[in-house]
Amino acid sequence: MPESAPHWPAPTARTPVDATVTLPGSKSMTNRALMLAALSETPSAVRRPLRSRDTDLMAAALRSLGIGVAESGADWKVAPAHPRGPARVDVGNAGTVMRFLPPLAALADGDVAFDGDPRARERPVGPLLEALRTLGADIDDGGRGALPLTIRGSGALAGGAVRLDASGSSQFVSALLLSGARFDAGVEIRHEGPPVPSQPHLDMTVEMLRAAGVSVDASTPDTWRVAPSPVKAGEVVVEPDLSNAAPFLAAALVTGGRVTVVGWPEHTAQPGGALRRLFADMGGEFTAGDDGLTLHGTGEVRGITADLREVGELTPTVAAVAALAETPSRLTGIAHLRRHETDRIAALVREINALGGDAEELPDGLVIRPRPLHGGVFHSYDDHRMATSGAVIGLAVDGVEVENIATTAKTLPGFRDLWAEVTR
Ligand SMILES: O=C(O)C1=C[C@@H](OP(=O)(O)O)[C@@H](O)[C@H](O)C1
Ligand SMILES: C=C(OP(=O)(O)O)C(=O)O
Repeated sequence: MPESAPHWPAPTARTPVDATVTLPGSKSMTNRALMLAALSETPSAVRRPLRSRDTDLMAAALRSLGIGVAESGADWKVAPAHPRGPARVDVGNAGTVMRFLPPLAALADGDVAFDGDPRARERPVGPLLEALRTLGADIDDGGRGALPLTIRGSGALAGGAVRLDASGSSQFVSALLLSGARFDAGVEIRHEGPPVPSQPHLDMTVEMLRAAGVSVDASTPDTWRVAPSPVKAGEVVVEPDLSNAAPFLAAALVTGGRVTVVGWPEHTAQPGGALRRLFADMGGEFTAGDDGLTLHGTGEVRGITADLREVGELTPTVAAVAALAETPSRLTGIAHLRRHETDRIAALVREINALGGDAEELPDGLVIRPRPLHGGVFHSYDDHRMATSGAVIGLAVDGVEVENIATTAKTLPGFRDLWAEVTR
């Protein structure tokens, strides 16, 4: 079927799935590793990177700034250079490119223009831009506080202390931290406002910076300090993408089958680590072995009451399982998802209800009550995680067709083939 096929008939599982799946690398780790390699003193390598729309956009953006990113087998070799403009950066709809790159662009010699998909112009970046201005950057955003914008780099950034409200996206903080060691005075970030979401992603930033020899103080709540220093990115081996593991583990849960995810890390900063708790609460049983992490479905699929603020990225998959559960679910703490690839709260409610379900929006989440579903089109809103959620529902409901399944290429271009293997 061509990539542009509008509707993808989601396979229905006639029998419980029984599969072992090897997933590509983590988007979040790959794009952090590329950033750190670009800022590093010496050349380095990113091993087993994810190759997808979001990570290819990051690599292309770095190249446009004069940094060498070359393929070497399945790896990327990065030859750092002082970033230079003029350059144009296409962020697509990648939050990581749209937020992580501007601080690096502020260090560039010359202008760096940013734009992306229409949705990227609606996603929040204003607090990050304001913070960069406080730290010395010259930014022309036409007063919009959003894309398109141009950063007029002057070769260096003063840095220092800055306050910002990062309740809209943890990526504002990660962005300043990733480049902060290269600011003249380093950076001290103080968050003021409702809680910052996605704590595991902040932990990932701190861990990867420390592994690159950067001193980060994260000991005070809502405050982070990075001392000015060289970045020494070594070789980073990227973990499998555990957020993309979610729909595959969900396949075992909702069909009462078994799925093993190969190479599940013992320790991980990825939010997907929380799947072991969430999917166990929803009826799955986990075993960890040398071959990876296995979810055994028990035949029972329970609803869940959960604050998903820290792991918002998992919401679409958890909601898909909840739509198939025997008891109600209440998912909260995720108001910021309204500014993700799409308004995920509204989109999930609309699509679950369109299949006959009973879902309701909350200001910061959704409630899903059990009701039998029927077939129909599951719209994906150019959102990779909406598309994979439609696939999960389709396993248990005849006649589900996912619109624009190709949008999974944002983080998992091989989704259809992997799903076919797992569900065959
Ligand atoms: O730093 C990262 O790699 C990410 C942080 C999170 O962003 P938000 O805090 O904006 O939700 C997450 O949802 C996104 O998919 C990836
Ligand atoms: C929110 C997500 O992506 P982004 O990095 O574009 O924010 C996501 O992958 O669920």
